[in-house]
Amino acid sequence: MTIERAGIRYKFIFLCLILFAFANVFLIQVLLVYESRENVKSEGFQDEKSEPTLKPSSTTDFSYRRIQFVSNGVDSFFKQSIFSTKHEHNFSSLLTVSPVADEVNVWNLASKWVSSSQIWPKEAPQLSHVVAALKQKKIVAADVSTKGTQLKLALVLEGGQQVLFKPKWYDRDHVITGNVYGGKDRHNGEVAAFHLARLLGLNRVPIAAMRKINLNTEILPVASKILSRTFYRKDNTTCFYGVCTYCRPTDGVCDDRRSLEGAIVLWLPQAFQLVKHRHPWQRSYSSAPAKWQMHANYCSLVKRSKKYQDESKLLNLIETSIFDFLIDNGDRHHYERFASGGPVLLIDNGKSFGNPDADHLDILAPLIQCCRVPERIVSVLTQLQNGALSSWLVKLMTTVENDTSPPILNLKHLQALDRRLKLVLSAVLKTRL
Ligand SMILES: Nc1ncnc2c1ncn2[C@@H]1O[C@H](COP(=O)(O)OP(=O)(O)OP(=O)(O)O)[C@@H](O)[C@H]1O
Ligand SMILES: [Mn+2]
Repeated sequence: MTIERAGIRYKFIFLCLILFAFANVFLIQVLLVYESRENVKSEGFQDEKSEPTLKPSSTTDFSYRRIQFVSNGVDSFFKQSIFSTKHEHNFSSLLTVSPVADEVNVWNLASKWVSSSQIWPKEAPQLSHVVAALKQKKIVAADVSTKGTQLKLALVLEGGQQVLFKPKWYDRDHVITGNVYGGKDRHNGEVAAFHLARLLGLNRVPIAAMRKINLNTEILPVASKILSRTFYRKDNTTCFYGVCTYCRPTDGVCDDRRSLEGAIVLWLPQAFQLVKHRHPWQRSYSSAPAKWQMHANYCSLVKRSKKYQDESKLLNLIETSIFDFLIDNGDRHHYERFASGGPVLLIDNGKSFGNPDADHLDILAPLIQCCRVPERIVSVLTQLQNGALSSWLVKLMTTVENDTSPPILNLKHLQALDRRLKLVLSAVLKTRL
């Protein structure tokens, strides 16, 4: 009797355990489905129309095989008429430097360049004067920056110009492994991205320059209380950790006992208010895949939303994905446009040039999944093949950044740019077959 009762009890416990396990699996499934639905909902681009059926297929495969990259084949194909360019791009005109009269205020000059469709004009022979001012003008005020999550300073330069200072975290040869959005900002990436944008005619990147700042003589005397409170000394160096989401007393940036290098980014005129939009190809920032990583016809879902009915907006994101793939920026979770309208602005290129050995092909997802590409960028890229991209970029950078040592990008990153250009053209080719 006792043995029989004990048997029943064990059976009951066993049954309960099985039921409990099933309930858990069910609950996890429900949560996963709910989470993936929430991811899409919160992207803020879907409207009332019912979702098309989403089928997984090869356009969620972002491997080299998917791109079908055949280096020699691509070279010859792009010489054929299908890609012959109607316009010859005159990159050497970007090297022209014309003088600025003494009475001209460079800050006013740069501010007048801004319109709802651009941050600077494609031909800007006076650009190097603005860059020089960013590099040299006296710092008259320094504060923490309340924008974004990464450590940066809000500075005011002589003449009342507001700028951001994104400090150096890594030496040039440091390689960021792991997640494409991992690590801290790469200040040199911010500046290199600006010059790459000049080369590609994407005049929607804030003007950025490299600058070495003496924290003790240039920042502390003009620093706000809230900023100076975050300064400390470590091994005879001066450090600070600022105020921001990821700013911690245990995690600051330090000078090299003389100065701290960083990127100075020119602030856009107050009259041009920014509107932030969630990027439809935003990463999930968790182990769960984002919807665009799971569904082949994700692009059709985006196209059906009111926001992207105007195809130029989608083409803008596709062009942005090419730019981001070249610089290895997998962190464009949001994008901004001027409230007055205009194209996608390429603000925040700090998470770039992290790993020269990696090609994160999924950054090209908008191009691969939508199979569309603006002709202008293809014609520019076609003319920058066979090493021309990196050599023009170096010329552009050194014309205005002649005193930057070490160079803004090391050889491996320059080679990565040329390699990734071929991959972009291969992906473009794929959209035309
Ligand atoms: N040059 C600029 N002119 C005007 N506003 C700017 C400029 N640079 C950045 N901003 C504003 O500040 C915000 C934060 O800047 P940024 O994205 O560079 O910082 P972040 O800390 O890297 O942000 P996140 O953590 O979101 O990636 C931008 O979204 C934009 O609204
Ligand atoms: Mn950022």
